Amino acid sequence: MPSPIVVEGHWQELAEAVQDAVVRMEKDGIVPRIWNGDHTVWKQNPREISNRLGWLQAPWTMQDRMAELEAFAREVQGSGFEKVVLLGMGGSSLAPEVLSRMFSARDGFPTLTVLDSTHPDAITRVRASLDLSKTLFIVATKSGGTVETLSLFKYFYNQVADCRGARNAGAHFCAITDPQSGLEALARSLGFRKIFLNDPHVGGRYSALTLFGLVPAALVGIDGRSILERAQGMVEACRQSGASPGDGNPGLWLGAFLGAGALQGRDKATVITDPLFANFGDWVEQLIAESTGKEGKGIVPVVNEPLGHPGVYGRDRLFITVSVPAACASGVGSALETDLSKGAFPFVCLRAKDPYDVGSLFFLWEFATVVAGHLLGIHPFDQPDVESAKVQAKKMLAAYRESGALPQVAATLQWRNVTVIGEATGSTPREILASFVDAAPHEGYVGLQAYVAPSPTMDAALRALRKAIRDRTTRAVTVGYGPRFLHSTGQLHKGDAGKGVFVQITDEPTTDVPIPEDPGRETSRVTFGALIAAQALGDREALLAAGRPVLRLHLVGDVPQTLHALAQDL
Ligand SMILES: O=P(O)(O)OC[C@H]1O[C@](O)(CO)[C@@H](O)[C@@H]1O
Repeated sequence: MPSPIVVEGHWQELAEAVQDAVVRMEKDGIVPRIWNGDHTVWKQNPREISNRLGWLQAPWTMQDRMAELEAFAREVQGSGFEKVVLLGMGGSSLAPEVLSRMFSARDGFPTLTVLDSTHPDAITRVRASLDLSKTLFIVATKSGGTVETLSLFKYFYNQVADCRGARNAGAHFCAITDPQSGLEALARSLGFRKIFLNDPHVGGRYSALTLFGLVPAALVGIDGRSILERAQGMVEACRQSGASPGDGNPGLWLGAFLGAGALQGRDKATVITDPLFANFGDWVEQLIAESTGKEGKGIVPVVNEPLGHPGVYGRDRLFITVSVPAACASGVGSALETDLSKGAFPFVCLRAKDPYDVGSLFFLWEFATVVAGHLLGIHPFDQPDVESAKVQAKKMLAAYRESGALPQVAATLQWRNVTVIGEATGSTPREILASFVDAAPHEGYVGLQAYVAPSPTMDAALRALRKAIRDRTTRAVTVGYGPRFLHSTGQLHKGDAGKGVFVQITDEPTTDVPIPEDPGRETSRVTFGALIAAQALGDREALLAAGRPVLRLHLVGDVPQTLHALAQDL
């Protein structure tokens, strides 16, 4: 059976290892065992495995829910909502973001904004853009307890209650969560317009093709049925045991490529996407990083990276391009594509037909990730190291509640508008940054963790700094906005082999926003500014405790300008 997505492999020197991995997995019956829900594919203990395999059936089971989703979308349209704002983190927000960016806004349907930042400037910007009387909020959290999501909910609930009256506020909210979560109870008590209860046997990062992806998609008029149909084609392809290049089980191939590559030291899986799939990389990043980055192992996803000439890439890279047909040869092209095909790097090209193939791609990557997880011998469904940062952030907040201030960390250098914190060599921020990233281990990586408000200007500045560091060091450089990355690459940063070094970028929000203690109550003991600062401090503690080097650059004033200046000087 030909794959619904063309998977072209140029394995180069990995060819034998990939082939061996496929043959070994065939012999061990890995594919049928995955489909039979056999937890021993990964671990002897079924904990968080046997009850995390619902995504394998989702493309079929979700079909039965589509009529309900479409009816809800009509109801929302009919009620005059012009905007939908999704509040959620990680697996609860990344797939809706991919879908809403891929498909252009449909006439007569609301538009979607995803808010997964707790930076006060990001919140006030979104708030200022809304006519609350015409806005519906989706509160999306599997666990029902994620602090960022619940804090955003409490803030916007009070905003709506102020504008529409407490009795009408609930009608502006719907929830997507697991049955019996804290959010379900809260949503019932506040009279939410709708509560969608997802299959609890699906983990957050595997939930794109469940209610978490499909409800927001339906609300903005995306044809979820077509997306599911494409995914079903991939489900069938991933049931096959046989695999030969360009044919057979594409999930097995891609997983073998990622897993065998990592075992051979090519653990920087660089994903290059066509503009059509612009945000797909962010979704893949969470899937790979949170699934594989643990137990001292891991695959480092490198996404949204500016292309460079082959000399800037280390021997630890492999590449995967995701594109529509014409682009595979040219669109993501440039010198890199030519050099990849000349044999410099192992690479796989995934060719989709059109945007609806995103359904196939979601499933393909999910399957490939658990196959790679099997090869690495890790548990692809848990995230044990996310907790350490949460515990530290809670400690910081407890201190804040008690004393009204967060614990201070001593500055190493104060230089114009930059405060440097951390062990440092050099007398300017530029020198310190340069020596810090130069000291990244051979075939290690640099993680830029930006606790600032996302914007296109900030994206461009971070991109410039990222490129400058990569070109200087030939190390892979990843970028994530905080606290969003804590729910994506945060697990890998603390759980992998420890070859990452981390640069925290923090700033001073222009305003601060209080987080209500409870929805409907004005009292507040913590602000969003304190929360994001506590999370940065907490993750710093967790990284240091795990033996990871951390440098903090605290910037005052024009952050993008300072980042550009640092990049230029590097
Ligand atoms: O959907 P929830 O429970 O709010 O979780 C959001 C994200 O946080 C994590 O649980 C931990 O980072 C992710 O796995 C998940 O996608």
